[in-house]
Formats: sequence, C-alpha cells, structure tokens
Amino acid sequence: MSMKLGSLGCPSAARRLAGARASRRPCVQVSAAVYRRPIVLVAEPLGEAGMDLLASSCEVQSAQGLSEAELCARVASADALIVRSGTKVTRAVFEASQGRLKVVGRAGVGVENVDLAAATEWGCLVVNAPTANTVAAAEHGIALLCAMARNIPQADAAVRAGRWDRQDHVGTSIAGKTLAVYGFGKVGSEVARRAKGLGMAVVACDPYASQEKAQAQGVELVTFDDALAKADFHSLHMPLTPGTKNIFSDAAFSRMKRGCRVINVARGGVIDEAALVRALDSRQVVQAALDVFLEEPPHIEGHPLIGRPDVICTPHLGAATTEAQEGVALEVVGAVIDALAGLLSPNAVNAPLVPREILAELQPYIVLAVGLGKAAVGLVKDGGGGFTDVSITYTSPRGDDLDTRLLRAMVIKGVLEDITVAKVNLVNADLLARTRGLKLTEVHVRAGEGPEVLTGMSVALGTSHSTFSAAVDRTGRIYVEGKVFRGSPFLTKIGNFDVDLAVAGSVLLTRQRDQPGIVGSVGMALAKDMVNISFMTVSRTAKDGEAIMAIGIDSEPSAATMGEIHRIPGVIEATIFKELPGPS
Ligand SMILES: NC(=O)c1ccc[n+]([C@@H]2O[C@H](COP(=O)([O-])OP(=O)(O)OC[C@H]3O[C@@H](n4cnc5c(N)ncnc54)[C@H](O)[C@@H]3O)[C@@H](O)[C@H]2O)c1
Ligand SMILES: O=C(O)[C@H](O)COP(=O)(O)O
Repeated sequence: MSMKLGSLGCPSAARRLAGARASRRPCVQVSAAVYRRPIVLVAEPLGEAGMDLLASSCEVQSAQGLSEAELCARVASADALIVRSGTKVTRAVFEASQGRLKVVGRAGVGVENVDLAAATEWGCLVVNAPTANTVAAAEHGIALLCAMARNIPQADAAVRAGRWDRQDHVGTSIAGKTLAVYGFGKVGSEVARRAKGLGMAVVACDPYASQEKAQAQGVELVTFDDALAKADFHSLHMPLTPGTKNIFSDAAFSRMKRGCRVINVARGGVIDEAALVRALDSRQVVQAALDVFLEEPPHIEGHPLIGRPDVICTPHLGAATTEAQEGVALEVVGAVIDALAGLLSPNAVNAPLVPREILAELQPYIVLAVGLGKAAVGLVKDGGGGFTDVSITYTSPRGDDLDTRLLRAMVIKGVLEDITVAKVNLVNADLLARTRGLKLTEVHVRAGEGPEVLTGMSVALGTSHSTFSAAVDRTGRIYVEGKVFRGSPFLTKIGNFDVDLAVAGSVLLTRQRDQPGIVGSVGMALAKDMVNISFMTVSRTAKDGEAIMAIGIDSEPSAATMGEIHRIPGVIEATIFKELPGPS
C-alpha cells in the first residue's frame, strides 16, 4: 500500500524544501519530478534481488566502509542512500547533501543510526524494512541459546587449537528448562514457538501483549519479577525505549535464579553491561550470549564482556541470513523506489502527516491524540494480560462529520511507538494496529458549537491492570481524557479524577488522602533528589476525601525517591508519565 504524497496535499517540492531550510522546521517532501535515472548510493551489502530491482530503475553506486567524510562527499551527488546498521547517517551527511538526498533506506528494522530530525529538516524521507528479518533474528536467538548451553564456540576453538578436551566442555541440557522471553512481539513470539519445540517451558514477560496471543501459543504471561525468578534462560526481545533502557540492571540480575543464562539479540542498551559483568563475576549469571552491544562496533580490546570464557559474542548477526537479506533488500528497495516516484510507503519512518498549513491548525489536537495514547499505555502494569481493546471518543461540534483518520493514527502512534519497534504514520497506522491485534472503537459525540475541531477526546484501554489504580474508570478500563484549551493540549481526566495537566514533559502522579503536609513532603523528597518541579496541580474528590496531585518534573526521580514518596503517610499510590509529547 502506498499513498501519493500529492494526495496529502503537499505543496511543491521546491517550495517545501526552501521553507524547511529557511525555517529549520520539520517538513518532509519527496520530489516526484526526478527526470533522469535517480542515483542511489548503496553503502552496505544488500541482497542481490534488491540490487537487481534497484538497477531496473536507478543508477546504482556501491561503496562500502565509507568514513563519515567519504559518505558526505558521495551523498552530494546521490538522490537516495541505502544502509544497514553499520553506517551512521548523521546530520553532517544531510548537510553535505544540501537537500539532494530525497530518501534514506534502512535495510532492516532499527533506525537508531539515522539522524531522523536532521533528515526531516532537510526534506529527506527515511524508510525501513521492519518485517523481513524477524525469523532470522529468532533463529539466531535459538542458535545462541544452543551454542551457549553446549559450549560450541569454546569447544570448536579448542579442537582448532589441537586439543580434544571432552571434559572441559560439558554443557547443560535445555529440554525441561524454563525460558523467559522478554518482549512477546514479532521476534519474541517466534523464539517462544521454537523453544517449545525444543522441549522448554516458556514464560513471556510483555506488559502489553494480550493473553489471547500468549494462550494461542501455549505460553504463560508473567510479570517481570516472576520471569526473573522462574527462568533458567532469559532471552531479550524488547525494543530499546526510555522504559527498557538498562532494564537488566544489578537489581534485575540479583532477582534472577542463581546460575541462570542470558541471551541478547535485541539491543545492547537494554542491558546495563557493567551490571552484567558483575553478575557474571559473582556467578549469579553463569553464561551470556550477546549479539548486540551498547556501542557498535564495540571497542573489542579490553571490552569487559568480549573474550570472557563465559560469554559468547556475535557481531550483530541476527538478521544475517541470505534469505533475510534478500527479504529486507526487496522490502527497502520497493520503499525507496516508491519514495523517489513521490509515493509514500507504509515503511516510511518520518512521514509527512498533513500539509503544513493544515498541520498548524491541527497541531495541538495531534499532540493531544499522541499524548492520550502515550499516557494510557504508560499506565499499563505488567502481568495483567496486556490489552487489545482501544476505544477513542471524539467530542466535537462536527459529530459524525469529523474526519478522524489523522487523530486515530496519532492515538495509535502514541500507543505503539513507546512499546514496539513500529514507526507509525498516516498510511500504516490502521495496518499496524490490526497486525498488533488491536481492536479500535471510535465513538462520536456531538457537543459544543463553532469552528473547533474537537471539544474533547478520550482514550480507554481494555485493561484494569494499571500502575496507578485511580486511572481505571468505573467500567474497568484505563481511561484518560483531554482537550485543547487556548491552543494548548491538556489532560483533563485520569480514571474518574479531574486533572489539569499540560501535555508536555514528564509528570509524577500521586493519589493521597486530602490532608495537610503531603504536597510539602513530596516536594522535599524531589528536592533532595535534585528533581526540579515545573508545575504542580492538586484536585480532590471531596474535602477530606482523596486527591490526585500532578507534578511536572524536569528529570526522573530515583527508585529510592519513588520509594520514599510511596512511604509518605497519606500517599496511596504514585507513578510517572515519561515524556508526554508536547508541542514542537
Ligand atoms: N539482532 C538483530 O539483528 C535484530 C534483528 C531484528 C530485530 N532486532 C531487535 O529485536 C527486538 C524485537 O524486535 P520485534 O520486531 O520483535 O519488535 P516488536 O515491536 O514486534 O516487539 C517488541 C515487543 O516488546 C514488548 N515490550 C515493550 N516494552 C516492554 C517491556 N518493558 N518489557 C517486556 N516487553 C516489552 C512490546 O509489547 C512488543 O510486543 C528489537 O529490539 C529489535 O530492534 C534485532
Ligand atoms: O534493526 C535490524 O533490522 C537488525 O538489528 C539488523 O541490523 P543489520 O541490518 O545491520 O544487520
């Protein structure tokens, strides 16, 4: 499925590009008017079928192992660039291209190596290939699990060195052992399926995956703590997000079963590498198998994990099969060719949403829609069987006449982008929601009058398992409501509680008994932790009843400070909303 950029009403390429350069404000445009064969620079190995497809309509230039300076020199005469994770497409690259580069294709899922903000400012579309290497990544996870359990790399090295050391390489059986899969998405569920075939008991930790999906695969969904405590093998398959960064910390390793094993084919940053070194040194974790590292390529010499006898490493080979590389090559080349022809594919990562003039009018509603989705999903607690039902209510003077496609896409963006590898745009939002198994319901309420787009909007998720029990409404769903007031988006209701909370930045939420002293005590706890407060609002159900306090915070309080806040007499619960989108 592709969409003609023109159908989104984009003004001419030259005008938009000039505007984007002048204002340095986000604006993506792909010119449909490339009359010569476009030049595509392929900077990393790309599957043959993809290269052939590319050559059928473009002039292909292959140059691998380029330094940043060499890449900068080459992009000045290229219309498109195709990379994998090994090439850093920095701001300097876009600046050197001076707007000539119309599209960057990433032959794989992760786009951490592309400066998306700079791409957008320079009017360059970024596309990826999000599905074709899933099976390869899962197979690599299983290969590492088996190789680690049976000491295959160490035994092979010994034989090559002329030693027939049979006693030195006695392994551990995997049949009958428990595997914890963290992240039960595309890769994680394929790993679970294969591990069951190997006779392992599989539990999955994924706060957002549905019980139906887990049951269909015969996998038990458990909390993070239960997964840590139960498993003999831990296999990581979550995306790297602010919520998963360093989630495998000293505290997490200490809660694992002594003598367990860890496999990481996800992203280096989900493990605190120094904490893993400590866990291995103390034999809390006896072996690790790592495909990904915090920094890639890592400094191999002196690296605390590489070269240890209890750690096996591969150089980010999860997607490295002939079949997967053919698949991602075809997927990305299709999207690049579409983009050069002025078509927007569902694989667009920094897609334009609507024309800038319309965007200006809709901006606060877009921020509100993303913010409501983010806030609702940010309140989901693990171990509750996830959610599939997402209900959106629009209150508008236009009633049923309101075209909700954009707002719906933005809610889906808010819900999915913090928890998956998906990059949501107007073209792919409904598809991504369906693929994820989400059931979307939209309700229109006609209210108010005048030109306003919306007088209110709410998002409800079909789960009562929340990190903040007050966020659950009377129907047993996580509920957030908001509106645009004087051009700015606000959260106005959480669960059954009225709040007044700008959609911007991170927020600490507390529920407490309505009694003197609590505001001061929470403020003191934050001050001790050097957490600056940007605003504070308190609302209560009734005098001497319960109150909800929302505190804007410039940085995240430590776990110890959150513990202290929980222990303040009168405080019933507390949680943090991380980085609501805010106007840009
Ligand atoms: N090594 C490689 O070559 C390679 C190849 C492909 C993918 N990957 C990586 O594998 C990972 C999974 O990719 P995918 O395509 O399956 O992504 P996905 O988006 O389909 O699945 C990710 C899952 O993680 C879950 N999740 C989010 N936060 C979580 C948390 N705190 N705890 C537990 N689960 C959480 C989500 O609900 C989702 O189901 C990503 O990190 C991706 O970058 C690596
Ligand atoms: O993000 C991805 O698709 C994987 O991590 C694979 O990356 P690669 O294409 O550089 O092998």
